[in-house]
Amino acid sequence: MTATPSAPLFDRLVIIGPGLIGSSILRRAMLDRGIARELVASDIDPKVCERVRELGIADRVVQDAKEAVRDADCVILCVPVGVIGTVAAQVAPAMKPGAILSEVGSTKVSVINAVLPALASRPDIAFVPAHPMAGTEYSGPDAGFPSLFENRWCLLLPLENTPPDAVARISAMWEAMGARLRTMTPEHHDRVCAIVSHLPHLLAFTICGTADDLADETRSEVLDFAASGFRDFTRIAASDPTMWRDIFLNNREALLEMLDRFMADAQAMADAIRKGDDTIIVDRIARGRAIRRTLIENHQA
Ligand SMILES: NC(=O)c1ccc[n+]([C@@H]2O[C@H](COP(=O)([O-])OP(=O)(O)OC[C@H]3O[C@@H](n4cnc5c(N)ncnc54)[C@H](O)[C@@H]3O)[C@@H](O)[C@H]2O)c1
Ligand SMILES: O=C(O)C(=O)C[C@]1(C(=O)O)C=C[C@@H](O)C=C1
Repeated sequence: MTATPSAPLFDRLVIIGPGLIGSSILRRAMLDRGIARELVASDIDPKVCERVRELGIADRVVQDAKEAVRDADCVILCVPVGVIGTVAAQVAPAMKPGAILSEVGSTKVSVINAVLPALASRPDIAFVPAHPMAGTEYSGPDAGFPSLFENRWCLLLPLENTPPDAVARISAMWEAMGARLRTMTPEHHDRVCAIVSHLPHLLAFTICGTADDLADETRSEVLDFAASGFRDFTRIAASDPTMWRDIFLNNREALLEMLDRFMADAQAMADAIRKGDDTIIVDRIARGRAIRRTLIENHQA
């Protein structure tokens, strides 16, 4: 007797914005048909729609978002943080009763505040904000890959009125893609991401700019001699300007708080160097090394 395969989690799953994150979801779901019976992709950019068709990573590509979400039981917005509210307002009226709306934005308080008005007249839509803590410095549909979320955290931020069944289905989808789950409040999320993701990117963009200015001023070839330390910064500094502008402006408070703390700590390091206080200097370096070693031991680096 052959086992009957269990029904897919979703009958029709729609990805709006099949860039790095959206196309990684599609690629994984194409390989694991237990996630969705039908995969639909939609993007404001016709070139992206065309490329998704060429790549064959969706069953259907429908450029018009309102048309794309028709009869879907789950819609995931994978667009830049600054337009998630606008796209939610566009698609919510066209979604079927009882459908799930999710998004993968890198900031949460302002994104949730931007989406809620779009759902005010659609209390029958279950909103499940999520954030996979996985990515690369590349963007667009060619950048995605099916294993992107394996062994990576996916943070879930259900609202008080989010139906538990919708949270369970979104959780099952991320688990099927190999992610580990953690639930937290949007405020906590934004502070955590400010320190572990947004500030490091801000520092990387800034240090590359400073080095480049110095090369211009001195007409020297400082960047030619950049060895692996500087190159590690350039990897994340290569990230998409639109995405990171939106993240910085949408997580302004938490990011500025972490930047203030960082500048105070950098000032303390500067003072220690000025005074030749080797205890402080060595302590800071040792803490950095211990953090890296812990990540390596936990297979996170
Ligand atoms: N890149 C990462 O490392 C990463 C990780 C986790 C979460 N995120 C979040 O995921 C989201 C997508 O990031 P990405 O790196 O996949 O971006 P991306 O640039 O690779 O893809 C975004 C896609 O959204 C499309 N788009 C933009 N505006 C649109 C609109 N109004 N309607 C329809 N489509 C629109 C773009 O054309 C593009 O194809 C962002 O909110 C980002 O903050 C990114
Ligand atoms: O690995 C990278 O290049 C990333 O930028 C991924 C990264 C991060 O900072 O860790 C970037 C933004 C996200 O919202 C989540 C993950």
